[in-house]
Amino acid sequence: MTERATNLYEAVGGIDALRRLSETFYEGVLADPLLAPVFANFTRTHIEHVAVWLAEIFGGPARFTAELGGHQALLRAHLGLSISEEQRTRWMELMATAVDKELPVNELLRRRVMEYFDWGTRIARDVSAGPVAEDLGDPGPTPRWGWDGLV
Ligand code: HEM
Repeated sequence: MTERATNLYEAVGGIDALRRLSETFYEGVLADPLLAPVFANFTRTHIEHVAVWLAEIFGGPARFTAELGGHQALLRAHLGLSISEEQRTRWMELMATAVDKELPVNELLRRRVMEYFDWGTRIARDVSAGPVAEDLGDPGPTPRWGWDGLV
């Protein structure tokens, strides 16, 4: 079977691998002096919600859309955070470390996953400049990311 016979969700190892990725990533975030203050309201449900979001993005079950408010809720979670470019870069560095530790050793897979995070963190940063009450309109369905990038 070629790697393209599977989607990225299956290739990373499904929801259990994404939970491990999210867990390791947030360990890093909460220990980081630049990012920990941004996550002042962090709870453990955040780890699970990020894993469920990533599962959907990478072609797995659409549970974030069905159960957690979908694309609109994901964007709204970042309103008002005023994420700086320095914070976005640190987020990427910590995620790269978590990807190296938790995902299969597959160069193309890791590259595609990090490309998604680069794209997604830029959107999170843009949205974070808006006030908490901002009306985002309809952002459309949750995006999907595959072997060729945005689907
Ligand atoms: C691809 C990039 C990103 C993804 C997939 C993502 C995912 C998520 C998800 C799923 C939530 C909702 C969590 C929940 O319901 O508990 C969330 C909230 C949040 N995100 Fe992100 N995020 C990204 C980028 C960023 C960046 C770059 C920052 C800051 C440097 C950030 C900071 C936060 C904060 C502070 C919250 C709110 C946490 C809370 O409610 O306490 N995110 N994010």
